Amino acid sequence: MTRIAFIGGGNMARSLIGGLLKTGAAAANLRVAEPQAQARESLGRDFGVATFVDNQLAVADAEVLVLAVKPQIMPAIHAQLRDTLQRNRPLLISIAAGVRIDQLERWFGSLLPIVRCMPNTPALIGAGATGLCANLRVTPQQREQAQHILDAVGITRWIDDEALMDTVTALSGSGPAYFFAIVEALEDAAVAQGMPRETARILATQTCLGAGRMLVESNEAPSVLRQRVTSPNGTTQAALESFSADQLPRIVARAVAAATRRGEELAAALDKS
Ligand SMILES: NC(=O)C1=CN([C@@H]2O[C@H](COP(=O)(O)OP(=O)(O)OC[C@H]3O[C@@H](n4cnc5c(N)ncnc54)[C@H](O)[C@@H]3O)[C@@H](O)[C@H]2O)C=CC1
Ligand SMILES: O=C(O)[C@@H]1CCC=N1
Repeated sequence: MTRIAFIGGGNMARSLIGGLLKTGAAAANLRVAEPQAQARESLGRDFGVATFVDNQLAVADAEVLVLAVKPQIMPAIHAQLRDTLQRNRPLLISIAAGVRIDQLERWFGSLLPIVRCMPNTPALIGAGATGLCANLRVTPQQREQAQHILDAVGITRWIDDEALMDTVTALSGSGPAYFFAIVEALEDAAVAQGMPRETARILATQTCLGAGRMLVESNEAPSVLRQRVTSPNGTTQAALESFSADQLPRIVARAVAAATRRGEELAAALDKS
């Protein structure tokens, strides 16, 4: 059984730990370093994993190290961990948005096998989507280890060109928030027409679930599913023409470009720090 240490025990680490335990990992093989006492207590209580204040203690004998802290925290932790990692050379998995493999190599050691990945919050319910990208030091067995960890919380796809990892972040990493924003907007639109909020929310939410399940389960293209809802001259056509007049694809493309740029900016800011 692989010994895995997490640096940072927040939302994403909790999702990954929950998924790993559900798919058969032993709690005894998982360690978490987390500075907040309340978060440590709930990790111990909910998952039975060992928790640490000291990052170095948590990683001491880890075969895999998952960096699950905010990008801005990276410079603070590499000084603490560099020596241990240079000595033990575990597989380093980073889920931090924007942070590039060359930065991780510079901070933690150029000889380390590193996988940069980008999961998303539906990982919490086993419905995550993760893109992964490896450096050349990652062995086939380590690739499998990384994929196994992320497969525990949803689907995975390897990304060969690291430049596309910021696109992954802008698409599926941030993506759940886009769908939540659309459900909020649908709910508000129905409320504006006089519908009680609770009814509007449940109808919008179930519609999101139904559409999502059809996308996943029908194996049909989104355009085909869309056309099937759209009766000629019917209500859907009226709404879609309104979307089109407001240039929905352009609005979405601009939002995805903004998220991609922010990923690049997060990394560039770390180059300066
Ligand atoms: N929230 C999301 O939807 C996604 C987040 N990510 C990435 O995952 C990473 C973590 O994000 P979240 O889990 O959402 O954040 P979070 O804030 O819930 O968790 C980060 C944890 O790191 C801990 N921490 C702070 N300083 C530390 C230190 N010096 N050593 C060890 N732990 C420390 C914090 O106390 C906190 O519990 C980020 O880099 C983010 O870009 C990736 C995919 C999706
Ligand atoms: O908003 C963020 O920066 C993180 C990365 C992807 C989702 N949440």
